[in-house]
Amino acid sequence: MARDEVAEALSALEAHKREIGAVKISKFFQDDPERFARFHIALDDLIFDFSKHRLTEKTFALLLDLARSARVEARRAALFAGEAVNATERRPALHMALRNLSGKPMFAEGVDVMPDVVAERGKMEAFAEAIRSGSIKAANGERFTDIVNFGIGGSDLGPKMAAQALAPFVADHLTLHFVANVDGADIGDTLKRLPLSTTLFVICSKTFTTLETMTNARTARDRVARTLGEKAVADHFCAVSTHLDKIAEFGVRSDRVFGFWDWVGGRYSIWSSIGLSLAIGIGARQFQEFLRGGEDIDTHFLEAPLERNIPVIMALLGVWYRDFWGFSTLAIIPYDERLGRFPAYIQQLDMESNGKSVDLSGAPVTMATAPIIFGEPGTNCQHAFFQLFHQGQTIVPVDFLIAAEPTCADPAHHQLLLANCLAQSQALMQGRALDEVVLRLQAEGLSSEAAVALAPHKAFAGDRPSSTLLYKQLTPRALGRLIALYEHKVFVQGVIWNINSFDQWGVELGKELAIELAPIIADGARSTRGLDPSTAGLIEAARLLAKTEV
Ligand SMILES: O=P(O)(O)OC[C@H]1O[C@](O)(CO)[C@@H](O)[C@@H]1O
Repeated sequence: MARDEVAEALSALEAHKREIGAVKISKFFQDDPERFARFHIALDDLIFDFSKHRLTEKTFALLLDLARSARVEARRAALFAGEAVNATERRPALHMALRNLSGKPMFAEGVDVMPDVVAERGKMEAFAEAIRSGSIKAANGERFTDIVNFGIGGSDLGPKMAAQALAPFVADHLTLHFVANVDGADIGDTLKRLPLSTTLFVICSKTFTTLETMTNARTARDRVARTLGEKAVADHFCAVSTHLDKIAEFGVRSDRVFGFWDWVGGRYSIWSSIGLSLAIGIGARQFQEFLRGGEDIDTHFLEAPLERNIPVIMALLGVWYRDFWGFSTLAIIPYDERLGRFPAYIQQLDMESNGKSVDLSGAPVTMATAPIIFGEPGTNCQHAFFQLFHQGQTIVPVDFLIAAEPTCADPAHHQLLLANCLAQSQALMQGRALDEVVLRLQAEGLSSEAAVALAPHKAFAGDRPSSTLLYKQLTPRALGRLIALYEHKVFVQGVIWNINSFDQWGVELGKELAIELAPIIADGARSTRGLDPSTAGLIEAARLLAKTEV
Protein backbone atom coordinates (compact mmCIF):
# COMPACT_ATOMS: atom_id res chain seq x y z
CA MET A 1 0.00 0.00 0.00
CA ALA A 2 2.72 2.48 1.04
CA ARG A 3 4.70 1.56 -2.08
CA ASP A 4 1.66 2.37 -4.27
CA GLU A 5 1.56 5.79 -2.66
CA VAL A 6 5.29 6.13 -3.26
CA ALA A 7 4.72 5.32 -6.94
CA GLU A 8 2.07 8.05 -7.10
CA ALA A 9 4.37 10.57 -5.40
CA LEU A 10 7.14 9.66 -7.84
CA SER A 11 4.84 10.18 -10.86
CA ALA A 12 3.78 13.58 -9.51
CA LEU A 13 7.44 14.57 -9.18
CA GLU A 14 8.21 13.29 -12.69
CA ALA A 15 5.41 15.46 -14.12
CA HIS A 16 6.55 18.44 -12.08
CA LYS A 17 10.13 18.03 -13.27
CA ARG A 18 8.93 18.35 -16.84
CA GLU A 19 7.24 21.65 -15.88
CA ILE A 20 10.25 23.27 -14.22
CA GLY A 21 13.02 21.46 -16.09
CA ALA A 22 14.21 24.48 -18.07
CA VAL A 23 13.92 27.11 -15.33
CA LYS A 24 17.27 28.04 -13.84
CA ILE A 25 18.04 28.38 -10.15
CA SER A 26 19.16 31.97 -10.74
CA LYS A 27 15.66 32.71 -12.10
CA PHE A 28 14.13 31.37 -8.89
CA PHE A 29 16.26 33.90 -6.98
CA GLN A 30 15.23 36.75 -9.32
CA ASP A 31 11.58 35.90 -8.83
CA ASP A 32 11.75 35.52 -5.07
CA PRO A 33 13.91 37.84 -2.95
CA GLU A 34 12.86 35.79 0.10
CA ARG A 35 14.27 32.58 -1.32
CA PHE A 36 17.15 32.28 1.15
CA ALA A 37 14.79 32.92 4.08
CA ARG A 38 12.42 30.31 2.72
CA PHE A 39 15.02 27.65 1.98
CA HIS A 40 17.38 27.64 4.89
CA ILE A 41 17.17 26.20 8.38
CA ALA A 42 19.00 27.40 11.47
CA LEU A 43 19.55 24.93 14.25
CA ASP A 44 21.07 27.47 16.68
CA ASP A 45 24.64 27.85 15.40
CA LEU A 46 24.29 25.43 12.50
CA ILE A 47 22.83 26.78 9.25
CA PHE A 48 21.69 24.60 6.39
CA ASP A 49 21.18 26.58 3.19
CA PHE A 50 19.34 24.70 0.47
CA SER A 51 18.26 27.68 -1.58
CA LYS A 52 20.74 27.02 -4.42
CA HIS A 53 18.83 24.01 -5.70
CA ARG A 54 16.55 23.15 -8.60
CA LEU A 55 13.65 23.47 -6.25
CA THR A 56 10.44 25.48 -6.02
CA GLU A 57 7.83 25.52 -3.28
CA LYS A 58 5.95 22.95 -5.31
CA THR A 59 9.00 20.70 -5.72
CA PHE A 60 9.54 20.88 -2.00
CA ALA A 61 5.93 20.02 -1.25
CA LEU A 62 6.03 17.06 -3.64
CA LEU A 63 9.28 15.79 -2.16
CA LEU A 64 7.73 15.99 1.29
CA ASP A 65 4.75 14.01 -0.06
CA LEU A 66 7.24 11.40 -1.20
CA ALA A 67 8.74 11.19 2.29
CA ARG A 68 5.29 10.85 3.84
CA SER A 69 4.18 8.25 1.33
CA ALA A 70 7.30 6.20 2.14
CA ARG A 71 6.28 6.36 5.84
CA VAL A 72 9.51 8.05 6.88
CA GLU A 73 8.03 9.07 10.23
CA ALA A 74 6.89 5.55 11.09
CA ARG A 75 10.22 4.05 10.03
CA ARG A 76 12.07 6.68 12.04
CA ALA A 77 9.99 5.68 15.06
CA ALA A 78 10.86 2.01 14.45
CA LEU A 79 14.56 2.91 14.22
CA PHE A 80 14.55 4.76 17.54
CA ALA A 81 12.36 2.10 19.16
CA GLY A 82 15.13 -0.42 18.50
CA GLU A 83 13.13 -2.63 16.16
CA ALA A 84 15.13 -5.01 13.97
CA VAL A 85 15.35 -2.55 11.06
CA ASN A 86 18.40 -4.43 9.79
CA ALA A 87 16.23 -7.28 8.59
CA THR A 88 18.84 -9.45 6.88
CA GLU A 89 20.93 -9.57 10.05
CA ARG A 90 17.84 -9.46 12.30
CA ARG A 91 19.15 -6.56 14.41
CA PRO A 92 18.24 -3.05 15.42
CA ALA A 93 20.48 -0.16 14.40
CA LEU A 94 20.62 1.75 17.64
CA HIS A 95 23.84 3.79 17.47
CA MET A 96 21.76 6.74 18.76
CA ALA A 97 21.80 5.04 22.20
CA LEU A 98 25.56 5.60 22.35
CA ARG A 99 25.08 9.37 22.30
CA ASN A 100 21.98 9.41 24.44
CA LEU A 101 23.35 11.58 27.25
CA SER A 102 19.90 12.32 28.61
CA GLY A 103 19.86 8.92 30.27
CA LYS A 104 16.31 8.13 29.14
CA PRO A 105 15.83 4.42 28.41
CA MET A 106 16.38 3.17 24.87
CA PHE A 107 15.39 -0.32 23.89
CA ALA A 108 16.94 -2.84 21.53
CA GLU A 109 14.20 -5.35 20.77
CA GLY A 110 12.54 -4.64 24.11
CA VAL A 111 15.64 -4.53 26.35
CA ASP A 112 16.82 -1.21 27.81
CA VAL A 113 20.41 -0.89 26.61
CA MET A 114 21.26 2.30 28.50
CA PRO A 115 22.65 0.76 31.71
CA ASP A 116 25.22 -1.22 29.68
CA VAL A 117 25.94 1.72 27.39
CA VAL A 118 26.58 4.08 30.29
CA ALA A 119 28.74 1.53 32.13
CA GLU A 120 30.89 0.75 29.08
CA ARG A 121 31.26 4.42 28.18
CA GLY A 122 32.32 5.19 31.76
CA LYS A 123 34.91 2.40 31.68
CA MET A 124 36.28 3.52 28.33
CA GLU A 125 36.44 7.18 29.35
CA ALA A 126 38.15 6.37 32.65
CA PHE A 127 40.79 4.38 30.76
CA ALA A 128 41.23 7.22 28.24
CA GLU A 129 41.75 9.71 31.07
CA ALA A 130 44.21 7.42 32.83
CA ILE A 131 46.30 7.14 29.66
CA ARG A 132 46.20 10.93 29.15
CA SER A 133 47.14 11.74 32.71
CA GLY A 134 49.84 9.07 32.84
CA SER A 135 48.31 7.18 35.74
CA ILE A 136 48.36 4.12 33.47
CA LYS A 137 51.93 3.83 32.26
CA ALA A 138 53.98 1.98 29.69
CA ALA A 139 56.02 -1.09 30.71
CA ASN A 140 59.05 1.12 31.40
CA GLY A 141 57.06 3.25 33.86
CA GLU A 142 56.87 6.27 31.56
CA ARG A 143 53.78 8.10 30.31
CA PHE A 144 52.44 6.98 26.91
CA THR A 145 53.28 9.43 24.13
CA ASP A 146 51.91 7.66 21.04
CA ILE A 147 48.65 5.87 20.37
CA VAL A 148 48.25 3.59 17.35
CA ASN A 149 44.73 2.64 16.27
CA PHE A 150 44.45 -0.61 14.31
CA GLY A 151 41.18 -0.90 12.43
CA ILE A 152 39.72 -0.65 8.97
CA GLY A 153 36.48 0.72 7.50
CA GLY A 154 34.28 1.90 10.33
CA SER A 155 36.93 0.94 12.88
CA ASP A 156 39.40 3.34 11.27
CA LEU A 157 37.71 6.02 9.21
CA GLY A 158 35.74 7.51 12.10
CA PRO A 159 38.49 7.82 14.72
CA LYS A 160 41.01 8.89 12.09
CA MET A 161 38.75 11.52 10.54
CA ALA A 162 37.71 12.87 13.95
CA ALA A 163 41.27 12.94 15.33
CA GLN A 164 42.31 15.11 12.39
CA ALA A 165 39.19 17.27 12.60
CA LEU A 166 39.71 17.89 16.31
CA ALA A 167 43.50 18.22 16.26
CA PRO A 168 43.44 21.45 18.31
CA PHE A 169 41.72 19.53 21.10
CA VAL A 170 44.26 16.68 21.18
CA ALA A 171 46.64 16.80 24.16
CA ASP A 172 50.04 18.19 23.17
CA HIS A 173 51.95 15.28 24.67
CA LEU A 174 50.09 12.69 22.57
CA THR A 175 50.44 11.73 18.91
CA LEU A 176 47.71 9.61 17.33
CA HIS A 177 48.46 7.21 14.46
CA PHE A 178 46.09 5.10 12.39
CA VAL A 179 47.02 1.90 10.60
CA ALA A 180 44.39 0.29 8.39
CA ASN A 181 45.84 -1.22 5.24
CA VAL A 182 47.16 -4.79 5.14
CA ASP A 183 49.88 -3.33 2.91
CA GLY A 184 52.98 -3.81 5.07
CA ALA A 185 54.04 -0.29 4.17
CA ASP A 186 51.32 1.10 6.45
CA ILE A 187 52.41 -0.66 9.65
CA GLY A 188 56.07 -0.69 8.59
CA ASP A 189 56.29 3.07 8.04
CA THR A 190 54.33 3.74 11.23
CA LEU A 191 56.52 1.48 13.38
CA LYS A 192 59.59 3.32 12.07
CA ARG A 193 58.25 6.61 13.41
CA LEU A 194 57.26 5.28 16.83
CA PRO A 195 58.96 5.38 20.21
CA LEU A 196 57.88 1.78 20.84
CA SER A 197 58.57 1.92 24.58
CA THR A 198 55.90 4.61 25.08
CA THR A 199 53.35 3.49 22.45
CA LEU A 200 49.90 2.14 23.21
CA PHE A 201 48.24 -0.01 20.52
CA VAL A 202 44.45 0.00 20.30
CA ILE A 203 43.02 -2.90 18.31
CA CYS A 204 39.58 -1.94 16.99
CA SER A 205 37.50 -4.53 15.25
CA LYS A 206 33.83 -5.21 15.70
CA THR A 207 34.27 -8.84 14.62
CA PHE A 208 37.89 -9.25 15.76
CA THR A 209 38.48 -11.38 12.68
CA THR A 210 39.13 -8.74 10.01
CA LEU A 211 42.20 -9.82 8.07
CA GLU A 212 43.83 -6.39 7.82
CA THR A 213 43.39 -5.43 11.45
CA MET A 214 44.45 -8.78 12.88
CA THR A 215 47.49 -8.98 10.59
CA ASN A 216 48.66 -5.50 11.60
CA ALA A 217 47.98 -6.15 15.28
CA ARG A 218 49.98 -9.39 15.18
CA THR A 219 52.90 -7.67 13.47
CA ALA A 220 52.93 -5.01 16.18
CA ARG A 221 52.57 -7.63 18.90
CA ASP A 222 55.61 -9.51 17.56
CA ARG A 223 57.60 -6.30 17.47
CA VAL A 224 56.66 -5.38 21.04
CA ALA A 225 57.40 -8.92 22.31
CA ARG A 226 60.77 -8.97 20.50
CA THR A 227 61.83 -5.46 21.50
CA LEU A 228 60.27 -4.87 24.91
CA GLY A 229 59.71 -8.47 26.00
CA GLU A 230 56.62 -10.69 26.06
CA LYS A 231 55.52 -9.27 29.42
CA ALA A 232 55.23 -5.79 27.92
CA VAL A 233 52.44 -6.93 25.55
CA ALA A 234 49.90 -6.70 28.36
CA ASP A 235 50.90 -3.08 29.06
CA HIS A 236 51.00 -1.92 25.46
CA PHE A 237 47.80 -3.35 23.97
CA CYS A 238 44.14 -2.75 24.50
CA ALA A 239 41.19 -3.78 22.35
CA VAL A 240 37.67 -2.84 21.31
CA SER A 241 35.22 -5.35 19.89
CA THR A 242 31.82 -6.95 20.19
CA HIS A 243 33.57 -10.37 20.37
CA LEU A 244 35.26 -10.22 23.75
CA ASP A 245 36.12 -13.96 23.75
CA LYS A 246 38.39 -13.52 20.73
CA ILE A 247 40.31 -10.69 22.41
CA ALA A 248 41.39 -12.91 25.29
CA GLU A 249 43.09 -15.28 22.82
CA PHE A 250 45.24 -12.36 21.62
CA GLY A 251 46.60 -11.77 25.12
CA VAL A 252 45.00 -8.43 25.96
CA ARG A 253 44.36 -7.93 29.68
CA SER A 254 40.68 -8.22 30.55
CA ASP A 255 40.58 -4.74 32.13
CA ARG A 256 41.80 -3.22 28.85
CA VAL A 257 39.01 -4.64 26.76
CA PHE A 258 36.10 -2.44 25.74
CA GLY A 259 32.92 -3.74 24.25
CA PHE A 260 30.04 -2.62 22.14
CA TRP A 261 27.03 -4.38 20.69
CA ASP A 262 25.92 -6.01 17.47
CA TRP A 263 23.24 -3.33 17.06
CA VAL A 264 26.04 -0.86 16.29
CA GLY A 265 27.04 -1.09 12.64
CA GLY A 266 30.75 -0.66 11.88
CA ARG A 267 30.20 2.63 10.02
CA TYR A 268 28.11 3.93 12.95
CA SER A 269 30.58 2.88 15.64
CA ILE A 270 32.61 6.07 16.21
CA TRP A 271 30.20 6.86 19.06
CA SER A 272 31.09 3.62 20.87
CA SER A 273 34.35 2.40 22.41
CA ILE A 274 35.66 2.42 18.82
CA GLY A 275 36.18 6.12 19.62
CA LEU A 276 38.78 5.15 22.28
CA SER A 277 41.84 6.60 20.47
CA LEU A 278 39.89 9.80 19.90
CA ALA A 279 38.80 9.89 23.55
CA ILE A 280 42.41 9.41 24.66
CA GLY A 281 43.42 12.27 22.38
CA ILE A 282 40.72 14.82 23.23
CA GLY A 283 39.76 13.63 26.71
CA ALA A 284 36.48 12.40 28.15
CA ARG A 285 34.87 15.83 28.48
CA GLN A 286 35.37 16.72 24.82
CA PHE A 287 34.40 13.20 23.76
CA GLN A 288 31.09 13.76 25.55
CA GLU A 289 30.70 17.07 23.70
CA PHE A 290 31.15 15.11 20.48
CA LEU A 291 28.40 12.72 21.61
CA ARG A 292 26.25 15.70 22.55
CA GLY A 293 26.47 16.94 18.95
CA GLY A 294 25.12 13.60 17.75
CA GLU A 295 22.39 13.74 20.38
CA ASP A 296 21.40 17.26 19.24
CA ILE A 297 20.73 15.92 15.77
CA ASP A 298 18.81 12.89 17.05
CA THR A 299 16.50 15.28 18.88
CA HIS A 300 16.16 17.48 15.80
CA PHE A 301 15.55 14.50 13.49
CA LEU A 302 12.92 13.12 15.85
CA GLU A 303 11.14 16.35 16.68
CA ALA A 304 11.37 18.78 13.76
CA PRO A 305 8.50 18.60 11.28
CA LEU A 306 9.61 17.09 7.99
CA GLU A 307 9.65 20.48 6.24
CA ARG A 308 12.11 21.86 8.84
CA ASN A 309 14.08 18.65 9.28
CA ILE A 310 17.63 19.00 7.95
CA PRO A 311 18.50 15.32 7.37
CA VAL A 312 15.11 14.73 5.77
CA ILE A 313 15.64 17.63 3.38
CA MET A 314 19.21 16.53 2.60
CA ALA A 315 17.84 13.08 1.79
CA LEU A 316 15.02 14.40 -0.41
CA LEU A 317 17.37 16.60 -2.41
CA GLY A 318 19.61 13.59 -2.96
CA VAL A 319 16.67 11.50 -4.20
CA TRP A 320 15.53 14.38 -6.43
CA TYR A 321 18.88 14.51 -8.20
CA ARG A 322 19.68 10.79 -8.22
CA ASP A 323 16.31 9.59 -9.42
CA PHE A 324 14.83 12.44 -11.41
CA TRP A 325 17.80 14.26 -12.88
CA GLY A 326 20.12 11.26 -13.21
CA PHE A 327 22.96 12.93 -11.30
CA SER A 328 24.91 9.98 -10.00
CA THR A 329 27.47 11.69 -7.78
CA LEU A 330 27.57 13.92 -4.72
CA ALA A 331 30.66 15.92 -3.85
CA ILE A 332 31.29 16.70 -0.20
CA ILE A 333 33.61 19.67 -0.07
CA PRO A 334 34.66 20.85 3.38
CA TYR A 335 36.29 24.26 3.34
CA ASP A 336 38.06 23.06 6.42
CA GLU A 337 41.47 21.46 6.09
CA ARG A 338 40.95 19.47 9.25
CA LEU A 339 37.87 17.85 7.70
CA GLY A 340 40.14 16.37 5.03
CA ARG A 341 38.97 12.80 5.77
CA PHE A 342 35.30 13.74 6.20
CA PRO A 343 34.39 12.96 2.56
CA ALA A 344 35.99 9.49 2.86
CA TYR A 345 34.11 8.91 6.10
CA ILE A 346 30.76 9.86 4.54
CA GLN A 347 31.68 7.85 1.46
CA GLN A 348 31.68 4.66 3.55
CA LEU A 349 28.60 5.72 5.47
CA ASP A 350 26.57 6.41 2.35
CA MET A 351 27.92 3.97 -0.21
CA GLU A 352 28.21 0.97 2.14
CA SER A 353 24.73 1.69 3.51
CA ASN A 354 22.77 2.43 0.37
CA GLY A 355 24.81 0.93 -2.47
CA LYS A 356 22.17 -1.75 -2.94
CA SER A 357 20.27 -3.28 -5.88
CA VAL A 358 17.53 -5.18 -4.08
CA ASP A 359 14.77 -3.89 -1.87
CA LEU A 360 13.71 -5.16 1.54
CA SER A 361 11.84 -8.07 -0.02
CA GLY A 362 14.83 -9.11 -2.13
CA ALA A 363 13.27 -7.88 -5.37
CA PRO A 364 15.26 -5.61 -7.70
CA VAL A 365 15.03 -2.07 -6.43
CA THR A 366 13.16 0.10 -8.89
CA MET A 367 14.97 3.39 -8.27
CA ALA A 368 18.63 4.41 -8.54
CA THR A 369 20.16 4.24 -5.05
CA ALA A 370 23.27 5.71 -3.38
CA PRO A 371 25.22 8.35 -5.25
CA ILE A 372 28.97 8.04 -5.71
CA ILE A 373 30.41 10.21 -2.97
CA PHE A 374 33.76 11.91 -3.24
CA GLY A 375 35.44 15.08 -2.10
CA GLU A 376 38.52 16.91 -0.94
CA PRO A 377 38.98 20.03 1.12
CA GLY A 378 38.56 23.43 -0.45
CA THR A 379 40.33 25.48 -1.61
CA ASN A 380 42.65 22.73 -2.89
CA CYS A 381 40.03 21.08 -5.08
CA GLN A 382 39.26 24.37 -6.82
CA HIS A 383 42.67 23.97 -8.42
CA ALA A 384 42.04 20.37 -9.37
CA PHE A 385 38.65 18.87 -10.28
CA PHE A 386 36.41 21.94 -10.00
CA GLN A 387 36.97 22.62 -13.71
CA LEU A 388 34.58 19.73 -14.39
CA PHE A 389 32.09 21.01 -11.81
CA HIS A 390 31.91 24.36 -13.58
CA GLN A 391 32.17 23.44 -17.24
CA GLY A 392 32.02 19.66 -17.54
CA GLN A 393 29.06 17.78 -19.02
CA THR A 394 28.31 15.95 -15.79
CA ILE A 395 26.42 17.87 -13.14
CA VAL A 396 27.79 17.20 -9.68
CA PRO A 397 25.63 18.41 -6.78
CA VAL A 398 27.86 19.68 -3.98
CA ASP A 399 27.61 19.89 -0.19
CA PHE A 400 29.83 22.75 0.99
CA LEU A 401 30.87 22.72 4.66
CA ILE A 402 32.40 25.75 6.33
CA ALA A 403 32.91 27.27 9.76
CA ALA A 404 32.02 30.91 10.43
CA GLU A 405 35.20 31.28 12.44
CA PRO A 406 38.44 29.33 12.58
CA THR A 407 39.58 27.05 15.39
CA CYS A 408 43.20 27.90 16.17
CA ALA A 409 43.98 29.34 12.74
CA ASP A 410 44.72 32.79 11.39
CA PRO A 411 41.43 34.77 11.02
CA ALA A 412 42.74 36.56 7.92
CA HIS A 413 43.22 33.19 6.21
CA HIS A 414 39.75 32.21 7.30
CA GLN A 415 38.19 35.24 5.61
CA LEU A 416 39.75 34.16 2.33
CA LEU A 417 38.60 30.59 2.90
CA LEU A 418 35.02 31.71 3.51
CA ALA A 419 35.09 34.03 0.50
CA ASN A 420 36.25 31.17 -1.71
CA CYS A 421 33.64 28.76 -0.41
CA LEU A 422 30.79 31.20 -0.99
CA ALA A 423 32.20 32.24 -4.38
CA GLN A 424 32.20 28.63 -5.56
CA SER A 425 28.56 27.96 -4.74
CA GLN A 426 27.67 31.32 -6.25
CA ALA A 427 29.62 30.60 -9.46
CA LEU A 428 28.11 27.13 -9.79
CA MET A 429 24.61 28.52 -9.44
CA GLN A 430 24.88 31.76 -11.44
CA GLY A 431 27.32 30.77 -14.15
CA ARG A 432 28.27 33.40 -16.71
CA ALA A 433 26.29 33.71 -19.92
CA LEU A 434 27.92 33.67 -23.34
CA ASP A 435 26.83 37.21 -24.31
CA GLU A 436 28.16 38.59 -21.04
CA VAL A 437 31.49 36.90 -21.72
CA VAL A 438 31.61 38.41 -25.21
CA LEU A 439 31.00 41.89 -23.80
CA ARG A 440 33.67 41.43 -21.13
CA LEU A 441 36.21 40.25 -23.68
CA GLN A 442 35.47 43.21 -25.92
CA ALA A 443 35.85 45.54 -22.94
CA GLU A 444 39.27 43.98 -22.43
CA GLY A 445 40.16 45.02 -26.00
CA LEU A 446 39.46 41.90 -28.08
CA SER A 447 37.95 42.34 -31.52
CA SER A 448 34.39 41.16 -31.77
CA GLU A 449 35.42 38.08 -33.88
CA ALA A 450 38.11 37.15 -31.34
CA ALA A 451 35.66 37.68 -28.47
CA VAL A 452 33.00 35.51 -30.10
CA ALA A 453 35.55 32.77 -30.82
CA LEU A 454 36.91 32.72 -27.27
CA ALA A 455 33.63 33.23 -25.40
CA PRO A 456 32.35 29.59 -25.46
CA HIS A 457 35.51 28.52 -23.65
CA LYS A 458 34.99 31.12 -20.95
CA ALA A 459 31.22 30.82 -20.52
CA PHE A 460 29.62 28.98 -17.57
CA ALA A 461 26.22 27.38 -17.94
CA GLY A 462 25.57 27.68 -14.19
CA ASP A 463 22.45 26.13 -12.71
CA ARG A 464 24.62 23.67 -10.78
CA PRO A 465 23.10 22.90 -7.40
CA SER A 466 24.70 22.96 -3.99
CA SER A 467 23.86 23.03 -0.29
CA THR A 468 25.92 24.81 2.33
CA LEU A 469 26.33 23.70 5.92
CA LEU A 470 27.67 26.63 7.92
CA TYR A 471 28.67 26.05 11.54
CA LYS A 472 30.18 28.42 14.06
CA GLN A 473 33.42 26.54 14.70
CA LEU A 474 34.72 23.02 14.20
CA THR A 475 34.33 21.92 17.82
CA PRO A 476 33.69 18.33 18.99
CA ARG A 477 29.99 19.15 19.26
CA ALA A 478 29.86 20.63 15.75
CA LEU A 479 31.60 17.55 14.35
CA GLY A 480 29.15 15.26 16.13
CA ARG A 481 26.31 17.20 14.56
CA LEU A 482 27.72 16.99 11.06
CA ILE A 483 28.21 13.22 11.25
CA ALA A 484 24.74 12.54 12.66
CA LEU A 485 23.11 14.71 9.98
CA TYR A 486 24.57 12.50 7.28
CA GLU A 487 23.69 9.31 9.19
CA HIS A 488 20.03 10.24 9.30
CA LYS A 489 20.09 11.49 5.71
CA VAL A 490 21.31 8.05 4.62
CA PHE A 491 18.59 6.40 6.71
CA VAL A 492 15.80 8.49 5.15
CA GLN A 493 17.05 7.75 1.65
CA GLY A 494 17.12 4.04 2.49
CA VAL A 495 13.47 4.30 3.58
CA ILE A 496 12.47 6.00 0.33
CA TRP A 497 14.38 3.44 -1.73
CA ASN A 498 12.94 0.67 0.46
CA ILE A 499 16.34 -0.91 1.02
CA ASN A 500 18.21 -2.13 4.09
CA SER A 501 20.75 0.59 4.88
CA PHE A 502 22.34 -1.41 7.69
CA ASP A 503 23.81 -4.51 6.07
CA GLN A 504 26.83 -4.74 3.74
CA TRP A 505 26.85 -8.14 2.06
CA GLY A 506 28.56 -6.58 -0.94
CA VAL A 507 31.92 -6.61 0.83
CA GLU A 508 31.90 -10.36 1.49
CA LEU A 509 32.62 -11.97 -1.89
CA GLY A 510 35.98 -10.26 -2.35
CA LYS A 511 37.00 -11.20 1.20
CA GLU A 512 36.17 -14.88 0.55
CA LEU A 513 38.06 -14.98 -2.71
CA ALA A 514 41.11 -13.30 -1.14
CA ILE A 515 41.19 -16.05 1.50
CA GLU A 516 41.15 -18.65 -1.29
CA LEU A 517 43.86 -16.90 -3.30
CA ALA A 518 46.19 -16.12 -0.38
CA PRO A 519 47.69 -19.66 -0.07
CA ILE A 520 48.21 -19.88 -3.85
CA ILE A 521 50.06 -16.58 -3.76
CA ALA A 522 52.05 -17.52 -0.65
CA ASP A 523 53.23 -20.81 -2.20
CA GLY A 524 54.87 -20.00 -5.53
CA ALA A 525 54.75 -23.66 -6.55
CA ARG A 526 50.97 -24.05 -6.15
CA SER A 527 49.08 -24.62 -9.38
CA THR A 528 46.77 -21.89 -10.62
CA ARG A 529 44.67 -24.43 -12.51
CA GLY A 530 40.96 -23.98 -11.99
CA LEU A 531 41.20 -20.21 -11.64
CA ASP A 532 39.80 -17.96 -14.33
CA PRO A 533 42.48 -17.32 -16.99
CA SER A 534 42.95 -13.63 -16.13
CA THR A 535 43.53 -14.26 -12.42
CA ALA A 536 45.79 -17.25 -13.15
CA GLY A 537 47.72 -15.22 -15.73
CA LEU A 538 48.22 -12.35 -13.30
CA ILE A 539 49.41 -14.65 -10.49
CA GLU A 540 51.93 -16.28 -12.82
CA ALA A 541 53.08 -12.89 -14.12
CA ALA A 542 53.50 -11.63 -10.54
CA ARG A 543 55.59 -14.74 -9.66
CA LEU A 544 57.78 -14.08 -12.69
CA LEU A 545 58.14 -10.36 -12.05
CA ALA A 546 59.07 -10.97 -8.42
CA LYS A 547 62.00 -13.12 -9.61
CA THR A 548 63.15 -10.67 -12.30
CA GLU A 549 66.23 -8.56 -11.59
CA VAL A 550 65.47 -4.86 -12.10
O1 LIG B 1 35.30 -3.69 12.70
P1 LIG B 1 35.54 -4.85 11.81
O2 LIG B 1 34.71 -6.04 12.17
O3 LIG B 1 37.02 -5.18 11.77
O4 LIG B 1 35.10 -4.44 10.35
C1 LIG B 1 35.69 -3.37 9.70
C2 LIG B 1 34.91 -2.93 8.50
O5 LIG B 1 34.78 -3.99 7.58
C3 LIG B 1 33.48 -3.99 7.01
O6 LIG B 1 32.78 -5.05 7.57
C4 LIG B 1 33.52 -4.11 5.53
O7 LIG B 1 34.45 -5.05 5.10
C5 LIG B 1 32.88 -2.67 7.42
O8 LIG B 1 31.51 -2.67 7.43
C6 LIG B 1 33.50 -2.46 8.76
O9 LIG B 1 33.42 -1.12 9.15
